[in-house]
Amino acid sequence: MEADTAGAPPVTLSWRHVTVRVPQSPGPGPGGGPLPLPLPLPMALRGWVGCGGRPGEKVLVDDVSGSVDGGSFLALVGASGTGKTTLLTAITKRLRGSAVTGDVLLNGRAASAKLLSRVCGFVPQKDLAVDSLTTTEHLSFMAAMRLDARLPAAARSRRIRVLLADLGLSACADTRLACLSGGERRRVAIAVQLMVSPPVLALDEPCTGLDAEGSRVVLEALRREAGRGRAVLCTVHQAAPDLLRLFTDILVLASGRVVFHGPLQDAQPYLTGTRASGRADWAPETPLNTMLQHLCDPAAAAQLDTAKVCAAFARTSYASHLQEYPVSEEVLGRDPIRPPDTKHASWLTEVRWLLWRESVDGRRNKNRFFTQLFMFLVTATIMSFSFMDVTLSSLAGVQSVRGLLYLIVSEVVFTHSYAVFYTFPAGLPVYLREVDLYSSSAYYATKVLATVPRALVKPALFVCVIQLQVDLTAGGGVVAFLRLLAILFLTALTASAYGCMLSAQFQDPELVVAATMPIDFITVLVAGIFNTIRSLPVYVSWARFVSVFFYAHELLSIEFWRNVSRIGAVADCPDSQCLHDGAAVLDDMGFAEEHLGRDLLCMGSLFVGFHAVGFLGLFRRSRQMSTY
Ligand SMILES: Nc1ncnc2c1ncn2[C@@H]1O[C@H](COP(=O)(O)OP(=O)(O)OP(=O)(O)O)[C@@H](O)[C@H]1O
Repeated sequence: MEADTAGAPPVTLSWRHVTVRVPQSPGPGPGGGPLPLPLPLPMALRGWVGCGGRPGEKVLVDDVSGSVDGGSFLALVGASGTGKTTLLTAITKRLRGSAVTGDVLLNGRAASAKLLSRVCGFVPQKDLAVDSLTTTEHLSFMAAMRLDARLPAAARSRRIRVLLADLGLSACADTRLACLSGGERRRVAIAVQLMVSPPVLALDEPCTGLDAEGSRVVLEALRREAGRGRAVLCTVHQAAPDLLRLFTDILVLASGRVVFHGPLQDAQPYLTGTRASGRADWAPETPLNTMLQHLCDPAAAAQLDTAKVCAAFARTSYASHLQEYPVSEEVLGRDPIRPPDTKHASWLTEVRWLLWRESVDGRRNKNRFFTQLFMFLVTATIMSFSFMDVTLSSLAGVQSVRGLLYLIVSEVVFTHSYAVFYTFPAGLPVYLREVDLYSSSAYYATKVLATVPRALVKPALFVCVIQLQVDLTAGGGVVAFLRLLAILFLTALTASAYGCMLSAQFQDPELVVAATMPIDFITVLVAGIFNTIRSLPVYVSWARFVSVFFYAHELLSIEFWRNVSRIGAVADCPDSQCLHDGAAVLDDMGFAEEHLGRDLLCMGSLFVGFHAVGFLGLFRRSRQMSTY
């Protein structure tokens, strides 16, 4: 790939006095442990009801300053849990939900989170993507979202091919992400970031889970990127000596503080000379790698007198340089770093690409859909056989048809609402990772549009199977059947909207199910099957106005019973209790034919209202949660 930072102003990313604090719950035990709960509440609910203990404060990164220039390759090294990831996400302004203080500067000027998101590529430790896509499909999606919308499709494809070749991924261009090796996946994630030629590239543990060869390929690729003028920085847990040599600079952290930050070749003499490693017995020629291994060992790191060692570093010329250099004339004299002048894809293009990805994923996982459909049709078959001998010549027959109509409604509502309960919790990690790539509304709209084919196909097949045994139109013919289908289509869409609304509020699908139980209970209760609507007490009956079950049940009942002009001779009932026609049945249930328009309007309003609340839930989440 050509040196694509050529011509761009030289870049220096610096951070000064960065401190990260998080609220902390004291552990269990005397003096502040969580309240013992009598009930086994899920963890997320414990947090909600405030049973997690009183919050204190924990300092994860403590007054850290540093910098990395274009052309440099900086390693952030330290024991596990020492704050490397926290520091990396804080200085790239991707950390949310924590109190971060201190400055982040680009060429000596304060850098906003928005600017950093445009000019600093970030590769998180955990790869998250739609795994059923191939490497090329994934990169094509990313190119459509990240590259200038004015770039012709051919130029986009060329850019993808160059990236694949440059990162040694050409051989797996058509391999699904799920089948790639760990190293290949890391390189795909790097390719996504390099696509827009960011002047700064930050990576969290790019070698995690890779063998020595895999790590070498990844780190060599990153070193090449630094050679092209980018400022590259990455956290490294442990690197073999030959890999460590690929870095130009190093920042050693212990307990969230700086043990050393400077050129790689100065690290060995500094650490042995000042005994900053905490070991007095090391000879001057002790290899850097041995010392780093010691410092990265959690047990040894715990023994380190961090306060002393870090205070000693703060007095060095390295530390003074880190304070002065970012605001020196040399750095301030450079041109400011500006976001690239790219035209973002339009909202419709975002939706089109998101739908494309959704459909590719759907096609590759079609077994899931067909299994669900098969189960649904089995239910329809059992239902149709159970009601096949029903005739409207007795009270029992009337009761059976009422039961059948209600069962159809509940099956459609439950199936379509439960089908999307996992939609948002399952998609949330990828969505949060991509939150800057497309708008929340485009993402939400895609998820809604994806429910449409299911809402059309499933109820249609369902009632077709039942219709083979029981006439659901009461002799109304084709038109009545199409009206019935339309009602069920609207019901399925509104039930999906209800499911989306709940699904978008919670991160944990268990909580979605827990929340739906009381809501389903009350909305089923007021649907007019267990009680006549008129007999419901006022403090419960209001719930029917937000009940999909109620509207769908009334609509379906109206459609069926209004075609019944006469119910067969009823010898077994006193005249006052007889139901002579469909209108009498509707009246008996508390339904009325003139409610048809109102019910359709209310169901449409519920569809809109549920989705509005669902979208707000998703939007809130995208603003509150860290996106790395
Ligand atoms: N939101 C949080 N609340 C409380 N503690 C946190 C939070 N985030 C991180 N920590 C703690 O802060 C410390 C630093 O975490 P961090 O992920 O930065 O470490 P790390 O050096 O990157 O570790 P590793 O090498 O294992 O990835 C850890 O002890 C972690 O448990």
